[in-house]
Amino acid sequence: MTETVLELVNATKTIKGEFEATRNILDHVNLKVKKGDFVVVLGGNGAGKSTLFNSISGSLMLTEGHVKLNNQEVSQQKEEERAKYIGRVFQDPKMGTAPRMTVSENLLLATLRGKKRLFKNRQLAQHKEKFYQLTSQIGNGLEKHLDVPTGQLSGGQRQALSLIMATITIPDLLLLDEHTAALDPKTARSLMALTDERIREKNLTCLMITHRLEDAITYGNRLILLKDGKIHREFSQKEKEQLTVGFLAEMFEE
Ligand SMILES: Nc1ncnc2c1ncn2[C@@H]1O[C@H](COP(=O)(O)OP(=O)(O)OP(=O)(O)O)[C@@H](O)[C@H]1O
Repeated sequence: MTETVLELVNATKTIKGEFEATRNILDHVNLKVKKGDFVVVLGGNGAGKSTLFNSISGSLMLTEGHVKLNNQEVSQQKEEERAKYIGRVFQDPKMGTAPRMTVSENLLLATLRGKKRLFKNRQLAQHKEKFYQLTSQIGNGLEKHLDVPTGQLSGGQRQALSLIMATITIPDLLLLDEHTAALDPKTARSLMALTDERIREKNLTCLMITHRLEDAITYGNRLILLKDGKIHREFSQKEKEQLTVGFLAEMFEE
């Protein structure tokens, strides 16, 4: 039986709204994600997508319910603890990398993630060849910039680097938080292709938020639509194969 990587049980986040009224921005969500699943998460603005990811990563604590990673209860664990199991790529190219550090230094930091080893310049030299090969596969010239601070890279190069960093040591769970949204259409397409390749090659378990309906149809083996903090609709791989952009767009209006 395929093992469960992530399980949400009645995951609920309640906030105090206007006039002390409470509101569930995540509302009794139940979700099981198995090893190798690639789940696309769709939803309109304010549907609860970021709240869902923040609850999984631990940057937001649930009011009620449970988060389990690899069958372990992690609801009370801080974000730093959960980061040992989770890789995340954000929408903003500035978020994933340290801007004053070079591409190689960032890659070394990512390689050492969760390990007790210290960053040493000697290690940089040891890893250079590996980093060159890794970045050469991306096809956006990143390999020529290994010694350049990441703040000087294009948004597309930074996002590709963030993706590589989030998956350089295999995370149990990869969270892609609209990671192509800030890029031009061509760069977004090539990053999405790289993402899919990396997920397949390493058999990663992944949740991906996107607003691009074509991507929601093309990629992943499951699709969930969030609305008002709840899972409004869910589609299996078979059901997904029948979906059209027009149908998905109409679902947003429901
Ligand atoms: N810390 C908070 N305090 C109060 N309200 C919040 C908080 N975080 C989110 N919300 C509200 O909860 C709802 C869900 O927000 P969330 O950011 O999860 O939506 P989203 O689906 O990610 O939207 P978008 O596509 O716009 O990023 C929104 O109405 C938002 O205003």
